[in-house]
Amino acid sequence: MKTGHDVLELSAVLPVVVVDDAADAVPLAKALVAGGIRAIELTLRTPAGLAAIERVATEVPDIVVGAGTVVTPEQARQAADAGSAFLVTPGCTDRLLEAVSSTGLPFLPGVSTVSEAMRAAEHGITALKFFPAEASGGVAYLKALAGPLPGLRFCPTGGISPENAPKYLALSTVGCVGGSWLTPADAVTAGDFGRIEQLAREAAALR
Ligand SMILES: O=C(O)C(=O)C[C@H](O)[C@H](O)COP(=O)(O)O
Repeated sequence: MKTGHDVLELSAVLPVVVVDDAADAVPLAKALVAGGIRAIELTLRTPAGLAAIERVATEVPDIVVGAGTVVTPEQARQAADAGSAFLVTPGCTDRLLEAVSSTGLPFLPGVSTVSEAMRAAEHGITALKFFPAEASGGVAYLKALAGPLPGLRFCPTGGISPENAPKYLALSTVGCVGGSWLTPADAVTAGDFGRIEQLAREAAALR
């Protein structure tokens, strides 16, 4: 993988995952693989995030692991050192863009406005996360963006569900969608990886 466009092609659905215990990440990633999902975005929302990335990167070779919720330059460097194959940020500042770029990893910076998308494009970044997708205008907003900015492609995330995902995936400007619905917190806490495998199987069949 070289650029964010390669990240968009990994999987129709990119699971956005929060773990409180890094040990849960390995069986969780294996359940996703068993359900047909080959990419995972492990967020840095919890202190377990970095260790979870490290463990999945070494113990689950069948899945491509990236870091999500990268909001500081230091996190970008730590996520790269932990073995992330890509980085995802909820928004982008100049400092953060510079830090994620300097890791050499492919990345998807988050945008939610026309000007943010144009600013990213000025930096040559044309694969973006659209966040928070539903709250920012959803499918209609993305369709409207494609008029003036036809060269951009997106991973809409935030409020995506099995019900609305097909509408996003039908857009030519959408490479994949992101969402947390495949790995519900109660299933992770209960160690119900069978349920996660089933949710992954249904998500993998969405496109
Ligand atoms: O943590 C980040 O970096 C984010 O940008 C937020 C997540 O992508 C969304 O919270 C996922 O959205 P849901 O699928 O609606 O739960």
